[in-house]
Amino acid sequence: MAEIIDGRAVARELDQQTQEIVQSLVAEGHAPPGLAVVLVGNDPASEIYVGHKTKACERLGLASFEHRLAETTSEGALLALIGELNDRDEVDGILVQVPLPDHIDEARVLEAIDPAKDVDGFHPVNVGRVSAGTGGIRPCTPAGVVMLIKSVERDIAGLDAVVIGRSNIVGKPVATLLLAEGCTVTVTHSKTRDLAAKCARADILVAAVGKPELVRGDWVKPGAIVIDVGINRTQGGEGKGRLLGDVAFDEVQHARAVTPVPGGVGPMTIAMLLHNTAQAARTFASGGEGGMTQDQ
Ligand SMILES: Nc1nc2c(c(=O)[nH]1)N[C@@H](CN(C=O)c1ccc(C(=O)N[C@@H](CCC(=O)O)C(=O)O)cc1)CN2
Repeated sequence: MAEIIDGRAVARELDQQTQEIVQSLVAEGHAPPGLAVVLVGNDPASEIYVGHKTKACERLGLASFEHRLAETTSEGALLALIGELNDRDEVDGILVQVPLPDHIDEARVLEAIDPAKDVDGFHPVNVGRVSAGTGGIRPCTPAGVVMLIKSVERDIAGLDAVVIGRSNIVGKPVATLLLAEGCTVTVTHSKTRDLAAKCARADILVAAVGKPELVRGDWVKPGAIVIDVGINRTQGGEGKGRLLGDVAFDEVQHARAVTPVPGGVGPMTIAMLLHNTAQAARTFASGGEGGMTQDQ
């Protein structure tokens, strides 16, 4: 049987480190780290995630500033709010929940965030620094993926990693971070030929494609580490939908370790967000330009 990687437990360990940073800042006389969370519109899943982020701030002693804006909010009004948050000293981290409504240019909005407060790690400055290996704030889900892999195998240098999916939020940055760990990385996508055969060569397989149970048992090499980033909601009768990952979990029990859905990668996303915010506050407090080093 494959080891089930308990994302909630690893997230709790990271929360402890975050709490230590928060407590040391407060003991030194600084304000608690502050996270501004911006939600535009009424996407039900986004509303739930934003609520979880605010509650997690309360739990770990961070200050949170929630901004829930109407679906019809103009891009200009959103950019003006980000400008204000960039200027507020009590805000160490800014997060704009995605996806944004179609009339708003997501790239323009994310680029308006001060890179030092970009605790999502989406700003091109952070993407560039992380890619160049010169610091930068690492994006939350990809950093969580790497932490889960390393909870199973500390040194992954030299291993063959295959990433399914090339999104800016998950696939590409996961590949960047695994490359930085010394893995030999293959990024696959909708045009990839013979996907199953490529996956079957992987020591580390990360599925981030959003297709329920795409990855079957014979796509997974015995002894591989399998990380499932997919969160796919099935329609059940009487509102009884359930969550499925991108991996057919029951078929991959010959893997060394596998993440469940739910309870795998998801909890790491929020834990890493708060950690990035505490780190940004620590850097601001030390007179730096904010959150530019990561050390987990
Ligand atoms: N600005 C951002 N927007 C979005 C991000 C992000 O990192 N930054 N990621 C996702 C949504 N997301 C956080 O925002 C997120 C997704 C899933 C989970 C999670 O804990 N999932 C649970 C299942 C919960 C459920 O029932 O839906 C799990 O996998 O165990 C946390 C955060 C897109 N937008």
